[in-house]
Amino acid sequence: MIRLQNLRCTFHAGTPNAKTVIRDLDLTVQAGEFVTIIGSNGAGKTTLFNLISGSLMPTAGKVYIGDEDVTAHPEHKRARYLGRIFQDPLVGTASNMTLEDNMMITCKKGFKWPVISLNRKMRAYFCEQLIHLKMGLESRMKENVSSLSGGQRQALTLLMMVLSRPDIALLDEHTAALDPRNAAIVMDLTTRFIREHRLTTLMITHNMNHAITYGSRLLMMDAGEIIIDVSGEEKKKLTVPRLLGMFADIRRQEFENDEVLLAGGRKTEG
Ligand SMILES: Nc1ncnc2c1ncn2[C@@H]1O[C@H](COP(=O)(O)OP(=O)(O)OP(=O)(O)O)[C@@H](O)[C@H]1O
Repeated sequence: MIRLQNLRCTFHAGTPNAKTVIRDLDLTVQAGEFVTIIGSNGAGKTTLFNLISGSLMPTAGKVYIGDEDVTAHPEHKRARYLGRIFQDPLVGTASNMTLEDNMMITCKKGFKWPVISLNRKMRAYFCEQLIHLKMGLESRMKENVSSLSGGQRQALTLLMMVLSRPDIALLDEHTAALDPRNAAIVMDLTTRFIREHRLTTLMITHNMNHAITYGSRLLMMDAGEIIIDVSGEEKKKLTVPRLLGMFADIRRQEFENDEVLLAGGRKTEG
């Protein structure tokens, strides 16, 4: 479970350039939930992930993982529970190392595996795991990762993430740099891994269809706030036009409320 309480992030706080990008945000994500997150550029989605992963400290508020308050925990300490995948397929793996060495390193993360060296048994296990990717990578375990395509690399990154046995997966537009065919393959793998490993998942995407199709809950962020939070039957009925309509309604209402407020002052005077 992830719980964010009154979370705020202001860059350059206390200076004339102060910019609040996360605004007193409250969010609880239950264990095993798969949440998709959409929102315009600059809405605060990646900043939210940075606050959860600990690569950024909040200006105010708390971050809980399970029942533990991890707000003050540095990123490496939270990495024990978290797996994060970025848009760039080059980020999640070490280019100049072999597939098997990359996989071995990830198994050592958090010391959750009993083995410390790459032995025959581990090679056989990695081979078996790679076969499941259905990309022929099992015959390339001694090649450097730099020889893989973007889609193959992102699939390997996903596999490595689950090998590190996280409770939580943070997926930051992890298919955005792939062509449609590879994006579909990686999304298939993603949903399979989430299901098989019961991962609590947050997935940022700019693909509205993906946000609607995948996951059990959808959040829309705007200007550092969660403005739409839909799950269950309501999410199943969502369509892109309906979602866009909801966004327009919310922002129009707020705009009208502001106008009413401002006009209200003038009216009472008049
Ligand atoms: N280190 C920083 N210093 C100052 N401003 C920052 C910093 N990091 C992010 N921002 C600003 O915070 C806002 C939110 O950025 P963020 O990357 O979280 O948005 P996003 O929703 O992920 O956008 P996108 O969809 O474009 O990736 C943006 O206006 C960005 O310029």
